[in-house]
Amino acid sequence: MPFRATRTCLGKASSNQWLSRQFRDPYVKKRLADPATYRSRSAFKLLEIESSWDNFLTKKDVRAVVDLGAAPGGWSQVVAGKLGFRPDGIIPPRGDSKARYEQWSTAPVQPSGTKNSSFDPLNIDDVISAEQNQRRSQGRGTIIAVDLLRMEPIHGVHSLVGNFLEPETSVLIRGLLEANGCPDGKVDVILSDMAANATGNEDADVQSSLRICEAVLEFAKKHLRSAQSIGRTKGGVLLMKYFAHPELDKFRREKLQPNFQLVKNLKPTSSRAESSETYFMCQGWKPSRPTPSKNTTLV
Ligand SMILES: C[S@@+](CC[C@H](N)C(=O)[O-])C[C@H]1O[C@@H](n2cnc3c(N)ncnc32)[C@H](O)[C@@H]1O
Repeated sequence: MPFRATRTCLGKASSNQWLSRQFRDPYVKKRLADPATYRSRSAFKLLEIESSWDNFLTKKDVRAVVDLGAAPGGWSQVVAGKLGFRPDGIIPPRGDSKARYEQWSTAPVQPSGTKNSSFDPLNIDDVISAEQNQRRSQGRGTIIAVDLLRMEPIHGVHSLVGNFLEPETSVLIRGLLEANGCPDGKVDVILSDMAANATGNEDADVQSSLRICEAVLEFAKKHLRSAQSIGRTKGGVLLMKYFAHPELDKFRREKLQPNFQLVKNLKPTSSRAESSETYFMCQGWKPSRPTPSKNTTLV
């Protein structure tokens, strides 16, 4: 549903300032002009980055994408569109309050006991098989969206509610990949727009950003398809948000650069100038080998 400011949610000077900034913002205007298109202003950042960086989502060989920190879903909508899923055909999630794992598609809900997916970790009965999903969808490939917050469904996107920093979430993502056409658990693109809530304490905020970036890189080590296996030097893409700080520059030099053909720091024009958010654009995954320790005997 499009956002509409009402008198009841306004009133304070700070709200007025926020609203005035919102209404001057060309990307907010763009989104409100066609609210059915994108759920968030962030969608324009991904569109801008994608078109400037080799159209990395549009390549024919892109078969699997993971979107971390996906809610409310603007980036996932962009990815679904690039992979050819139509924006229609959404069915609402079923009202099971215990569910942390949800998967939606245009398929009708299966009656209990007739499901044929092998992956149903929380025993929810609206899971459909990858084969059914593939047959009914208009798009190609597998898209997994992960967030602490529940997201309204998006056609073609499998949505997982969980804290990415908890190891069990990576296990659930792997299970979803395996059950949905990626038996090797590998993906072509990893997106991370995750950010912890700013505390105002720079040290704490930098440490949170670093922790997220390190966790995403660990995930990439296990799940990102290499440029060599894809057969393109720019294949195997990681796009990840971070908060500008020398600690994060060090992370880029020591952890990202050895593992990718190309690593750039990006500040899309659609990202607010006053925000310190920046993105690492990393292309061409070439996992570095760990350097042998002095005690290791080479044979
Ligand atoms: C800027 S928003 C993402 C906007 C999204 N890209 C879009 O286009 O709609 C950042 C998201 O990261 C999520 N997030 C932050 N830390 C997380 C974590 N540890 N695990 C999962 N999601 C997280 C937040 O809940 C929030 O929804």
